[in-house]
Amino acid sequence: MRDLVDIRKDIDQIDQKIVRLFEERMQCSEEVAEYKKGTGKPIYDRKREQEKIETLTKEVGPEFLKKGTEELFLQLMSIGRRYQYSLLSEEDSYVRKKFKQVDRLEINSDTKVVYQGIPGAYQEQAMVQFFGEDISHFTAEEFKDVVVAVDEGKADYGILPIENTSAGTVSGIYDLLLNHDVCVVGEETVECNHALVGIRGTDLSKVTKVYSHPQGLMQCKEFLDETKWDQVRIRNTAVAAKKVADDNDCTKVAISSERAAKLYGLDVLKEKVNFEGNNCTRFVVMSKKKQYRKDAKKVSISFSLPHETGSLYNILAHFMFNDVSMTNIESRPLPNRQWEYGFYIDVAGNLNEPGIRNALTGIRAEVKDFKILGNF
Ligand SMILES: O=C(O)C(=O)C[C@]1(C(=O)O)C=C[C@@H](O)C=C1
Repeated sequence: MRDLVDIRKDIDQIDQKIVRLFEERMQCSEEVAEYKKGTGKPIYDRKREQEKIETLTKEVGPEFLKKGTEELFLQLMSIGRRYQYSLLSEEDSYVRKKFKQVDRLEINSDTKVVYQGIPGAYQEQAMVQFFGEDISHFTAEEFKDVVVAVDEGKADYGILPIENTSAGTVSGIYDLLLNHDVCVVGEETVECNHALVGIRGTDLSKVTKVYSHPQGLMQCKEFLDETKWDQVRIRNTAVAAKKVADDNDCTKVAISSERAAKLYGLDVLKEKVNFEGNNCTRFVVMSKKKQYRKDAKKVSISFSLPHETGSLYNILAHFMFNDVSMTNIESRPLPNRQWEYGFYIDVAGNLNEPGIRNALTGIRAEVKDFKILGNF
């Protein structure tokens, strides 16, 4: 058996050769970038990459090494691509063309904000936290109406709930952001301490129905599972409180904020019925203007990919190589597109950073339906 020291000497020599060859290969990549810049040919050439993997793996015998060769060359080509993007991206900066950097968001006495629901809704709380008590605003019936009002210029900003610490992503919101010409410019977290509320004199043993938004019902599941009440889904927690007040019926209760209870003259029958102690909802603030604050810290993007081995890995590598850290990822199957998936990703950073721009340029060139949802 050879001594480990000897074997390692061989490995070191081989590695040095690999590094020199790698440098040579990257020089070729640089030339390819020049060529592609001149001809407008896209950097990513999927067919060429597939052919290369096929040719190279054919020359290798054992299955394990075949797989290894494939992995190694996929990586090499992906590094080559990212190098090319970094050489070309500033001149072709999609971000620079699409988004404007601002010192701060324009908020003044003419500014109009829209949120879904009625006074007492958590959305209203988010609005007050972000814009202050005196902001001029109006309400909309559905989440969709909020986005449409912003898209059509009827409001300067709109507020939408996006995720909750105990119930997860609020369904449908990402799709609304994707399908309208709006951009996320801010976010606000609201602590949602749900209370069980009802009219004065409500006896819990006589209650038959509880009203709330589906998220409210979900966030209080543990408490509600102990009861036999019908759980009625309603548009908004504040709408639920108002309904119970309007019906003036002591067999009905609602899950809402204490603030809504107070507003509609209801009693708090039980405080904090949510099962997670720290129940928070994150809201996004969107505007029609494609803008980002120069101190914004989170970039949100979306795109779609086919369900193929390595397709997501390939895309996430753009973040890794540009030292961009990912903070959130959501995926869902795309309607009417079998085996294709939509992804929503948040990363830490600002659109004015070269690493972020490089990563986004590369991703944009290699996915379908790319959209920067915002930087906030
Ligand atoms: O041949 C090209 O067009 C290249 O850009 C080089 C290269 C590679 O590294 O081999 C990189 C990116 C393409 O997707 C295909 C191949």
